[in-house]
Amino acid sequence: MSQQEGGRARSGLYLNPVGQRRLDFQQACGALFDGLRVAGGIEEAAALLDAQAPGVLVIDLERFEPEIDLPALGELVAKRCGAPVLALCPFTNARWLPALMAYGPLDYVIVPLGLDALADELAARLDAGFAPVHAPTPVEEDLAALLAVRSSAQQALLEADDAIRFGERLCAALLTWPGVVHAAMFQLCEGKDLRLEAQCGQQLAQAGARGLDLAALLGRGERLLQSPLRHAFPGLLAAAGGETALLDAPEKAGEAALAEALHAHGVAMVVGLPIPASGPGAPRGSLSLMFGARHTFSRAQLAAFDDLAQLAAFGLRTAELMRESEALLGRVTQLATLDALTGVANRRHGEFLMEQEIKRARRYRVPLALIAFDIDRFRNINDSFGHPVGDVALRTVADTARALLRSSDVLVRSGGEEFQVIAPHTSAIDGLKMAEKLRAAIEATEIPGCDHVTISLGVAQLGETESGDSLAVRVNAALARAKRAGRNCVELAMG
Ligand SMILES: Nc1nc2c(ncn2[C@@H]2O[C@H](COP(=O)(O)OP(=O)(O)OP(=O)(O)O)[C@@H](O)[C@H]2O)c(=O)[nH]1
Repeated sequence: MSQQEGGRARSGLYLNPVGQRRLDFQQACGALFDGLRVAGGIEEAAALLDAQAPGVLVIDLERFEPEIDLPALGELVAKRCGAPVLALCPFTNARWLPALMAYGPLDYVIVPLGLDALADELAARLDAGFAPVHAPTPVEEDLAALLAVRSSAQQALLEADDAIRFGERLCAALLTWPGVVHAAMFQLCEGKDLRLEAQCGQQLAQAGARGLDLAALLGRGERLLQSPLRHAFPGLLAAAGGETALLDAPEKAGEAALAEALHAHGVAMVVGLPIPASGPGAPRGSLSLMFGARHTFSRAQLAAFDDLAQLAAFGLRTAELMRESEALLGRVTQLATLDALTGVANRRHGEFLMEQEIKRARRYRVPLALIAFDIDRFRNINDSFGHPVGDVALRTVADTARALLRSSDVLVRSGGEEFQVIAPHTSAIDGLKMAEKLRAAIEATEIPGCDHVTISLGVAQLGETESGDSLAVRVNAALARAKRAGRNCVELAMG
């Protein structure tokens, strides 16, 4: 490596597009090198690398545009053929690291960092001869740990019918990542804002450390895209910007109170991982991982983070699909059970409910009444005012009746202009009173477009061993008698 043997000069090449940063670096770190060249662009750096193969290449990613030409930068890493490369990576955009690591080994320092601190980091590496901080492939334990996290995260998918339960299981799985002291999941919800969906923390062993509550730390659990910490806290940054955020020292986020609170909870490092959306566009949310100590991650570890974020996306999408299909099922059930014109139970559903109520009445030995009613001379309304007015009359009658009934009563449209009321816990006498109330209310109700309508009603109480069919026959016979008796009246069914 470039800790030079035989007195050979230890030279460096620094790349950054901003002139002032190049100057600053030269001033702060130039003395660490026996010859430091600087380059403002990727092509220039490539030419210098070809010409003189410096001991160390420093790629400072700060102030590169977000749409940075990663393949071209990667080529610079590839050209090094394993010789020291140090990336200075903004904490808000750690996605660049695994992308560059794909071209060859590199070490990294997370910025912003004061110039003195940066010089210290660099000096330590130069002194150590840029010994690799991690092997290019993870050691066995590393791999075993990653596989364990992954497999328990996959188990969380079994709970993916519900976003919150899934989040809780996933966070518990993430907590098994070596060194993680707190894990959380944020989700973008319908109001297009971010919500803390689940969190899980380890009770820290240090004296004075209390359990960490992220909602308290961020000052809220909802509408987190409006949080004053959205530019500083990695979980919020990742959800808002779609980039991995790697805060390897709480102070680097530039929010003193946040840094203090994190330290107070024994947190030395926070990673925010965007949970990708199914298609293009804003992420679905983010994962937040807090570590008790600072780590330098290998390419495999960074790739494992991405993997977990994909898994979270899959779980959240599954939860969303479940929600959608439940809503659809609810809608289908509604269509299958309700009458489209009046919104009351349709005939088939009414028959089903009647059977249920008969069973209940028998089991608990309570009375059950059935009222059947029919709009008088409804044909005339249709003929005189037209079918649409007839429809309005049907809806108005249904609404008026429904408003009078108890919540335990069921209104059924049993035919064209025929309705039934299934009245649990109701005797024949009470059924008669109820029927009379219905009759009077409908007679008094104004029907838009045709003034008023009246109804005729039959009332029957379920006999001890009587079937639903027999009850219906009796109540309809009573209704027919009410029609014969001159309409707009109530008749009680024979026993
Ligand atoms: N507007 C409208 N009319 C309907 C609907 N369903 C049934 N009808 C009408 O309801 C009327 C029922 O007429 P009939 O069975 O002779 O009874 P009626 O005219 O009410 O006479 P009585 O019941 O003997 O008082 C028919 O004209 C049907 O076309 C509907 O959904 N909308």
